[in-house]
Amino acid sequence: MMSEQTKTHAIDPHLVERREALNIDREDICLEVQGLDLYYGQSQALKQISMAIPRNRVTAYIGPSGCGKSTLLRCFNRMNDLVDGVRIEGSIRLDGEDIYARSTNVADLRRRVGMVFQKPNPFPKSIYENVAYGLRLQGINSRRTLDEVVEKSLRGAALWDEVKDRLHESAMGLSGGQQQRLVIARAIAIEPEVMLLDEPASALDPISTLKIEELIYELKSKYTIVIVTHNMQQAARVSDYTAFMYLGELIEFGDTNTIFTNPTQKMTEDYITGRYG
Ligand SMILES: Nc1ncnc2c1ncn2[C@@H]1O[C@H](COP(=O)(O)OP(=O)(O)OP(=O)(O)O)[C@@H](O)[C@H]1O
Repeated sequence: MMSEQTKTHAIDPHLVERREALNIDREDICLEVQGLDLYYGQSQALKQISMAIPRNRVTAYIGPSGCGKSTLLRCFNRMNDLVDGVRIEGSIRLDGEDIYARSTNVADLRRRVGMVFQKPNPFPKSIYENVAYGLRLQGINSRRTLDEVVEKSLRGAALWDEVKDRLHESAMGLSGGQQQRLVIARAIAIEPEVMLLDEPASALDPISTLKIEELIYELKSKYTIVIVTHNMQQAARVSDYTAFMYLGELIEFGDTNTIFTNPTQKMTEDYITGRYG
């Protein structure tokens, strides 16, 4: 996987450029990607990605289908480790620590970096047990602790008022939008630092989508949020920073306003003005 050479190489000048372009201090960087290449077998899906993701902000990835957005997102909690034939070179640091180092405990990493997928995936259990799940896995079974965390997490996911009287009913009876907020509550319950959202609203109706977008806005005070979206208006509405990818490369990264109103790359401009994609 990660060679000794890539672990120790000097800071990529592009990374410095990009970090400076964002005008953020080192301590405000949550995730730092450096010279990242990813191959599925012979096919290269990510090419020399370098960028710094700011803490407690929303960073969105946009770009045409197949450009590598989800692949990159899955690198942040090493979900790609589960795919056969994947090879990754380069580095990703979370709070300065290389997440691909041999010493990294992947279960711990996934507790620190939670993930929500496109399709809501509640467990076939009660609403309460869905939220309590991660804590029970950690051996926490105190009713009082669980009650507190379940309520706090459901409030944090803006779902409490809708479900407080049916906590012990099946989560499968919730609407799609409620299920997605439940999945977010399940992620919040284990207090991650980072939340990865892979097209979290694309399977939802407009009202549920709006609720998820409002929620993302509130969550960023506590978490670093990285979102993949096909929906450019959504990226413009919810994110502070936007990264545009094309054919496995990071074409442009900057504050969302600049990317959408005054991009430096013609490809970015063509994409956001709907000329391709
Ligand atoms: N498990 C896999 N095995 C082999 N190739 C894959 C795998 N997952 C993705 N790819 C390939 O990697 C490339 C990037 O795919 P990825 O899903 O990351 O793109 P994306 O930008 O998220 O696309 P979309 O917007 O359609 O979800 C594509 O060419 C895709 O076919």
